[in-house]
Amino acid sequence: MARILITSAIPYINGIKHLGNLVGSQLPADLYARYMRGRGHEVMFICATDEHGTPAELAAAKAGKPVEVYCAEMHEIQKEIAAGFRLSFDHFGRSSSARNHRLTQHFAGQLAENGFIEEVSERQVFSVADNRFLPDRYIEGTCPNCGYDKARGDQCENCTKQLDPTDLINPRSAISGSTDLEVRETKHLYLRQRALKDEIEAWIDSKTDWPVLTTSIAKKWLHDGEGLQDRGITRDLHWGVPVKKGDQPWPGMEGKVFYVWFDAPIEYIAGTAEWADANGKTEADWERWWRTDKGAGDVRYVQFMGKDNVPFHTLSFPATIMGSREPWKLVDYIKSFNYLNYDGGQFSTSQGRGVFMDQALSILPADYWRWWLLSHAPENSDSEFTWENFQASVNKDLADVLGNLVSRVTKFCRSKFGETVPAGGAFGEREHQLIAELQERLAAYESCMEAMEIRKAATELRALWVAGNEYLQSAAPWTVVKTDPERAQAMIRLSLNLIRLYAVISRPFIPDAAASTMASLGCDDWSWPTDVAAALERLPAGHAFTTPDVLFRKITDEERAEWQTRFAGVRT
Ligand SMILES: Nc1ncnc2c1ncn2[C@@H]1O[C@H](COP(=O)(O)OP(=O)(O)OP(=O)(O)O)[C@@H](O)[C@H]1O
Ligand SMILES: [Zn+2]
Repeated sequence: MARILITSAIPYINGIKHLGNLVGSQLPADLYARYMRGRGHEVMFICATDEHGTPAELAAAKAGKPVEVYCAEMHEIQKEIAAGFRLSFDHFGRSSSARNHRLTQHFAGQLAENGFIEEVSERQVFSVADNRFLPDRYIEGTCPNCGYDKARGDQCENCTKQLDPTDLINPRSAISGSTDLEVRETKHLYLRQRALKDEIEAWIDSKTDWPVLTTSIAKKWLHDGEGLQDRGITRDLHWGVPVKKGDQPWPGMEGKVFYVWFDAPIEYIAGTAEWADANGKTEADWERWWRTDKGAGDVRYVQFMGKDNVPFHTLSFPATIMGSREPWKLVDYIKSFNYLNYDGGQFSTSQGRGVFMDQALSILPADYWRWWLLSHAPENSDSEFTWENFQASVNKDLADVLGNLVSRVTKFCRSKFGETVPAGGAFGEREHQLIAELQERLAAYESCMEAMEIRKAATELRALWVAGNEYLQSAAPWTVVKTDPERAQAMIRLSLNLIRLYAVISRPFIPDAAASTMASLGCDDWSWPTDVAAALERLPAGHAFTTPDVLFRKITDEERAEWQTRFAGVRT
């Protein structure tokens, strides 16, 4: 039994996530976690909400709530929606937790002690009325280039010109509108990534099995332009982890917080500690996942994320871990994703474009979405969600292939032999051929799952379903029963067992359908069908079942057209 630590990029707190976010991080991580548990491995699967930073403060202000209250509420909302999609986190933590505060301060202290922190003085715009320094994008004014009067301090979104806050004409605070702005001196901490560059590069070069998408992004940041740069890890904000050196004050850094990208990945560790706290476990129980001096030596750590998160996970977070000079676990494999687009454009949280997780669940159960998203995951290139493709894939794969098989077999059995596994006959040539084919296809499915080749795994799973359908079609027990009922009984006995086998192997993709199928079969044995022949005798003659309801229904053309219209606009 192996030990596998899995983390998904942690979703930002400022709203409900869209289907692109889901398929680019949490959902494939869940698929992998479920598969590994199904194979009997010990899994720790951690996710959390990413709560700090100015966008959270502004979202809270817009909602008219204190930021702590807003984050706590939004965390609960995200947690509930994640449960709706059956994301099987061992813990869904919060980057604002006390655990993460302490760990983030601890890492900063270690980095300082080891000479990897530099204190830098900068000049930055201060709003007297707001009593705070303003990040570039929270300074507004008139664009010197086009005259647009809502240009931001980093860029004019009207003419796209890159700006400095001091370029703006009549600058004002985007928070209060005040024009009482001053340029003040402020001090910040920088993580000396350049000093760790060789170490990071050697480590990345040792990862020869990583997806090209992951290593190409890492290498680009290591080599392009002036190469890897030091990175500011503090901000002049109120909402965040206060800057401290371990548990000691940091002279000159009073009132400042760590930058959200410094504390967010540390939450993977803190989230595991939160898991321990929430479940009455000890320090040793979570440290055995993270400290190679405390039992994590045999852990395999896999991260899942969209491509924009790759630089932080291949460079900055490893720099934090390496620079601590403590034996924390580094990631072993980073599975990264391209983008899922929506119906001819991009998904966008800020513009409210696309289908959001809560909306998706309001029209169809989780399994329908899970199947489509995973079987179309943007692995080697961007992919696109269209309602036509969604309808076609659900109707064909789930309703016509899998659902239909389950329904035909159970209904036929009920009408001819009653709701128990029939006893007659023996398997013949046709059944042995099927078993051999399934054994081979199962091996292909397993190797795709192990390699996290998600689309290919979905293709293999579908092929396993199709093999069963083709068997049933050619064996035709409904004809055979008229002349040789014993033979028909053997076919149906095998088919009922095949349904159980499908429930087990399909569970990582469609957990609800798998569970309801298993319940109908009156069985609770989820053991992996390593030996297909043996697995197909698991439900013995005489075993009672109940005929299940429709497993997957078809999406009608009218529904598709209605959803297409309903979700074409902008979410407000
Ligand atoms: N369209 C997309 N397709 C696939 N993955 C995506 C997409 N957009 C974001 N992601 C990934 O989703 C995860 C969670 O993202 P996060 O909550 O930080 O939102 P984000 O990256 O700001 O995206 P957005 O602004 O669209 O919400 C990240 O790993 C990110 O890379
Ligand atoms: Zn402009």
